Amino acid sequence: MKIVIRRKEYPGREGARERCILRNFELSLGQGETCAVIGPSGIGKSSLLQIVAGLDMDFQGLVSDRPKPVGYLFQASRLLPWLTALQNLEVVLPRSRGGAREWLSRIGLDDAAHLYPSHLSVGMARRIALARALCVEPRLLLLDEPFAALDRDTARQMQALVREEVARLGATLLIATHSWSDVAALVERTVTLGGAPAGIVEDSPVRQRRAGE
Ligand SMILES: Nc1ncnc2c1ncn2[C@@H]1O[C@H](COP(=O)(O)OP(=O)(O)OP(=O)(O)O)[C@@H](O)[C@H]1O
Repeated sequence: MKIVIRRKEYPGREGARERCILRNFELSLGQGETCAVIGPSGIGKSSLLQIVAGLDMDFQGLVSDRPKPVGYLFQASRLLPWLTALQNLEVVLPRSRGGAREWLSRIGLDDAAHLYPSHLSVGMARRIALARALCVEPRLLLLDEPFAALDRDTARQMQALVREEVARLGATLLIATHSWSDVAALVERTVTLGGAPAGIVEDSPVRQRRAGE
């Protein structure tokens, strides 16, 4: 997959000039490659993932050879509030394929099957949203701050689940995070965003980065 973003702008508020968020961002990812995009809050990581997913097409540039299907864990969990935890998985996983209950088990939430999102903790909703992204058997997995709301043990379990599924599916993985330690065990490459508008200021294999820390 090739991602080229010459410019990504958002309209300014109340007639103010447009604001350019990302400029001259270029990244090629091979199938099965795992990469983290790291940068501080507000730099443009979520904007980047929305473009990569194909949800935002209002930018100058192109995304080519996007693997399909795409699994996308948004920064906000975005569960459908009128469906239970189980139904939130079934809605992307046809009943004929089964598996929604197994996915609840894998994320340790068997007992939450019939709870609505308003009765779930932030971390529980996060795990269901992660299962929703994984259960479509993605060839491209996009995760936006996936472990931010989880305690350390749960985060480790979810990291193991992501690692296992990405390896099994041969999926390309792109994770947006401000926290390197959250993703260190999952990716072989890191891209650091910097500047305003943001671009890539460092692109390094994980081994080098670890050595340099
Ligand atoms: N729909 C929008 N309209 C206008 N500005 C936006 C919109 N979405 C994001 N922005 C602005 O674009 C910039 C980048 O936002 P984005 O959410 O992509 O950053 P981020 O790196 O993911 O931040 P965080 O880690 O806090 O989520 C911010 O200044 C934000 O205010």
